[in-house]
Amino acid sequence: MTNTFPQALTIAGSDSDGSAGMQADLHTFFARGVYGASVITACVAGNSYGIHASVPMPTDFIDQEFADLAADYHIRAAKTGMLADSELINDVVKNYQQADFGPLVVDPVIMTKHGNQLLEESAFQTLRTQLLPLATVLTPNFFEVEKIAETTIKSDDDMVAAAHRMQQMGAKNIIAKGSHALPDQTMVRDFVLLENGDSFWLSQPYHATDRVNGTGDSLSACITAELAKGTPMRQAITLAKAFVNTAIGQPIEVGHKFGPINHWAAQNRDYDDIR
Ligand SMILES: Nc1ncnc2c1ncn2[C@@H]1O[C@H](COP(=O)(O)OP(=O)(O)OP(=O)(O)O)[C@@H](O)[C@H]1O
Ligand SMILES: Cc1ncc(COP(=O)(O)O)c(N)n1
Repeated sequence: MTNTFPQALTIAGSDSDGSAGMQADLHTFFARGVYGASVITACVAGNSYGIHASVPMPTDFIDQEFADLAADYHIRAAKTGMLADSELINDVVKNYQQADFGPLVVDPVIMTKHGNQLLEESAFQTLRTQLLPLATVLTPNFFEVEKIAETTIKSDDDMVAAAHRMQQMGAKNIIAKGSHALPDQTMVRDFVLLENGDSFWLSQPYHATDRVNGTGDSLSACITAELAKGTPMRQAITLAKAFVNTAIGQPIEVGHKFGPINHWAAQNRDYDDIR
């Protein structure tokens, strides 16, 4: 009875304050009852005030991380986060294609919500042409939807059109995340387009808090964890949105400024109401 416990993989950058990146992914995997493995792509130094330094990992080291996991663990779903530059994206694409790590959730991390660039501008086309077509699920935030679909989002119809455009580029299921910086906002809404053409809007209450570091990481990690357990796609996505909302809604006092969300708040909750 080896290797039967659900195992998920995050391919991402380490964020030293633990609020985002690989650390947020691993908090989420743990909270959803899934074992978490990690391929570290870059190291970021920062705290709740911002990011202050960043170093990419050598690709031969990344190759070794993939090889060691493939030789031993049974990874049932994987996600990508920060990939820093074109060389790293190409290396991760090569390794993922050689491995058998199940569905891939791509969080196209380009810039943090506080304006720190985590992907070199020159790497954007590589992300779009090499990584995006491998995405079982693509989870762009509002800014990334506009950038990837090369459009300006001013209405729900614009968002729907952008999601279809990203599906035409090769991503199978899309969660196009709506804005949460609108005046007098009461709800947050994301548009979901599934592989079979079904689509729907996911809505949850807006929480007025600065403690939202790692929300996108945690959303994509929660989907990955659920897919690793065999949860159907629509349910995995709906549950992940509820998970993140619970974690934002009950903040913990960590750091002075833009703090982390509370992964414990949603730990192992069944969310039977949304199934
Ligand atoms: N203040 C908030 N209240 C409620 N939900 C929120 C809030 N902020 C973000 N969310 C939700 O969190 C999820 C992640 O979206 P977000 O746009 O923050 O991703 P992101 O920018 O990729 O995140 P990050 O880069 O910080 O990890 C979305 O479903 C979004 O609606
Ligand atoms: C290594 C890493 N990956 C992703 C993020 C997302 O950042 P934010 O939550 O601030 O948008 C981050 N801060 N660090």
